Amino acid sequence: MNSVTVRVPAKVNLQLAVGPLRDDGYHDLVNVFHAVSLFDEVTAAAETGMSVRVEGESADQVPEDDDNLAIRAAVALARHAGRSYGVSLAIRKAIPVAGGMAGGSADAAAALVACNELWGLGLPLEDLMEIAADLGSDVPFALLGGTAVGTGRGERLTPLEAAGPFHWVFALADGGLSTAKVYAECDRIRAEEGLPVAEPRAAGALLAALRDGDAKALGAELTNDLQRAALRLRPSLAATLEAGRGHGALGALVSGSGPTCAFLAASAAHAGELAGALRGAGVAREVLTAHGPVPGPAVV
Ligand SMILES: C[C@](O)(CO)[C@H](O)COP(=O)(O)OP(=O)(O)OC[C@H]1O[C@@H](n2ccc(N)nc2=O)[C@H](O)[C@@H]1O
Ligand SMILES: Nc1ncnc2c1ncn2[C@@H]1O[C@H](COP(=O)(O)OP(=O)(O)OP(=O)(O)O)[C@@H](O)[C@H]1O
Repeated sequence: MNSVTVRVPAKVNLQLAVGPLRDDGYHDLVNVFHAVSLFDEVTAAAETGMSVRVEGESADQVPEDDDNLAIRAAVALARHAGRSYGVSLAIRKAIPVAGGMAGGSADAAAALVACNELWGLGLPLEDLMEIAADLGSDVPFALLGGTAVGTGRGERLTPLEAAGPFHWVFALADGGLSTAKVYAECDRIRAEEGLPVAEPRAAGALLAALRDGDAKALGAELTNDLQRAALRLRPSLAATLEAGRGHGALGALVSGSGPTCAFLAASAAHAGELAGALRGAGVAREVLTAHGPVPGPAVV
């Protein structure tokens, strides 16, 4: 086999409950992940060394060296296999970069699946999951897809029953937000308030809405503990969220660490209308529609 192409979806967080800061610099979470139909594509081709090329959405903001998460994934997989494999990776990006939709994590997951195939390793998902958790908190979910709740750093996953499809609108912002800075801002806000930080818990009503495919109930239950921090770092997002609510979104929130804003619509037609209204309001760099849940990485 000379090359393998894998298509991998973005995520939105339906509930992101953030516990107190841990000694290792991470936070315990209850993180309800939901994979949506915005896809990056990663092609792995046989080569002696390791290299990566990136094209598409904001490709100029993605490193084309050993810092690229997809290359780090390939290196980690080769090390796990105990061999000095090479690969040339070509990434076609559609997921916004540093947008809170786990684009880098998706590329890392796709690289694990593609190289496992290209190198004929035949490693089971559970081995790839272990490598994924070392690469980043969002990478295990990017291997799984669908809808799942993550605990610990977000890397310990339990798949959830979700009826769907749910119809989404995403408002992309100019420039990204650093995940670490958003978590740090969340800690700063909490320190200023001086209130005790509760252990995160899954919202029963949200899980029920997912199981029932009830978009209206789901819209009312969407929460993100990082949202206030993202809004402090990017105040213009308040107007974006307000515009979506004003145009009838069932729910509106910042996706993960932002700055992408996510809006839940009642149907595919409603999502189209909402997207048109948000474009007209001029509150986003670009507006996209998508549905979820969708399966995880797939060889195409
Ligand atoms: C915001 C989310 O995207 C929601 O799914 C994730 O929690 C972030 O996942 P990620 O981008 O894979 O993050 P990582 O690469 O693991 O960590 C980046 C930084 O985010 C912060 N971080 C991340 C995950 C977590 N549970 N607690 C944290 O405090 C830490 O400062 C860490 O140094
Ligand atoms: N393959 C990659 N694709 C995108 N960004 C990458 C990649 N490799 C490294 N990066 C770097 O990682 C940073 C975070 O990018 P990413 O798109 O994963 O952010 P994000 O969607 O906010 O992440 P998350 O939702 O997991 O917090 C960017 O600054 C980018 O330069």
